[in-house]
Amino acid sequence: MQITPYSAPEFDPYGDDDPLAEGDGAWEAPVATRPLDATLAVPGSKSLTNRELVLAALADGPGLLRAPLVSRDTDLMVEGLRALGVRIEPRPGDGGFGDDLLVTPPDEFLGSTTIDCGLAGTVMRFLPPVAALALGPTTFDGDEAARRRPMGGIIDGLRGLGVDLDDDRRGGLPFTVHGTGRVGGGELAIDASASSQFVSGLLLAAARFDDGLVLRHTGERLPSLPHIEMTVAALAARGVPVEQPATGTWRVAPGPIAARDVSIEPDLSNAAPFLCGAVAAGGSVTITGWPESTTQVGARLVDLLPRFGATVRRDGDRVTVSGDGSIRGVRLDLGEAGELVPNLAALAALADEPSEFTGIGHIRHHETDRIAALAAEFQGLGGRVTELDDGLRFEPAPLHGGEWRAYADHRMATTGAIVGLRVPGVRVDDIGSTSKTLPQFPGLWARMLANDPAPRGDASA
Ligand SMILES: O=C(O)C1=C[C@@H](OP(=O)(O)O)[C@@H](O)[C@H](O)C1
Ligand SMILES: C=C(OP(=O)(O)O)C(=O)O
Repeated sequence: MQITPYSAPEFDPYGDDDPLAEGDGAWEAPVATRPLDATLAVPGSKSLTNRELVLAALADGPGLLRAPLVSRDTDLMVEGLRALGVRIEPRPGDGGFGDDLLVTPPDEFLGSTTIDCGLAGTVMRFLPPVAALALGPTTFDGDEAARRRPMGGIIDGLRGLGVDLDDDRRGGLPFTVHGTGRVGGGELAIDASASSQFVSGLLLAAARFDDGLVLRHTGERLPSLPHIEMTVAALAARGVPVEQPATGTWRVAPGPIAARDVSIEPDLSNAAPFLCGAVAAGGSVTITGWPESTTQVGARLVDLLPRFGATVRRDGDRVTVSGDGSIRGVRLDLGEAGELVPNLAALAALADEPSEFTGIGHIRHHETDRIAALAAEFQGLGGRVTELDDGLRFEPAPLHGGEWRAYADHRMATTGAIVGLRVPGVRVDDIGSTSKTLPQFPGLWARMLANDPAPRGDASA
């Protein structure tokens, strides 16, 4: 079998001469000196790309991913699947976002390998069930910060399905899955209150288990429901119905996962910093390629941003957010949209009125403890932001410049950038952390501030 070496296709919509196309290290956040007036396209969704990579690898034939995201999280998923014997080859794409990917499932998955999860929740939660289907042991590890992320739902869940695992650190990375080539499946109860990805990871592979899966969530809260709905929809599109006989229970019958060609939607959560930028700085930002209907939680920005006082206009596949620089306070339960909290927190901290976010205890388990990190970084700039057990409280206070730590968290980095639009002297310590899901962030941010038109090759602009 011929394996074509994978090299990350470059997404460089602005040509070779853009000095800020990718970022590394410390970064002075630029201030908006006039209202924004920008039209931008963002690359593919991380959550959709990594789900479709896994499903394509488990499918009954080769399939193409069009306009997938190319970033650290998706590179890690590609490499992880390759380590298990999946063939993944670039094919010329026409979307202006780099290559498409042709995914050819192996006759049988091969273990006896190691998988680096980096800091990617989708890799550490979606690949162990696939490794359980492989023949031989697969060891999973990742960044230091990844070792702090909860894995109980996957580790205990796979054990509950009869899979043999070693986890010396009891409940987290690193651990080894001793795959035997098959998983019995059947009934399973897990507590997924720490992450919806436990449910998604098990459901994605469930149709390949001998008896399928009846999965029941036992915890009190289940975060990020739209991400589970995304998993259910992705399976349905491949001929795998997921029944939900009761709230918090999913049933998947054993059977084939259909190969298909799939187009990846732009990442609407990665549109958030730009759209929040229009609210923070004033002016307008338009994102092109907005899907008509989607399971992405980022679509909720259309309803969330008006709560802060913004105007949102939708015209075909373009969404425009406008602001006049004033920001209203909000009270929001963001339990379903934890991914959006850091960027929305920038608006709440810059608002003229108090705000409160609740229902987000689980984001303490994201790339970093985002509740603690946001409170600490806003306090460092003079903000009056305090931690709640499951949320954040914001009191109006003038912010000043200073260092903004990203904690290796892409969304912390972009949050610092939003604040910096209004507050001179904000220095993000590690803008390179945006490579987790949006390596082009500094270049796109510069383009937004230059009020330049949409990228070349974006016919819709
Ligand atoms: O399944 C997914 O693609 C994701 C699920 C959510 O995780 P949690 O349920 O851990 O919040 C979300 O925050 C993360 O960014 C992506
Ligand atoms: C929580 C996030 O990522 P992950 O997929 O690593 O959980 C995120 O992108 O906000």
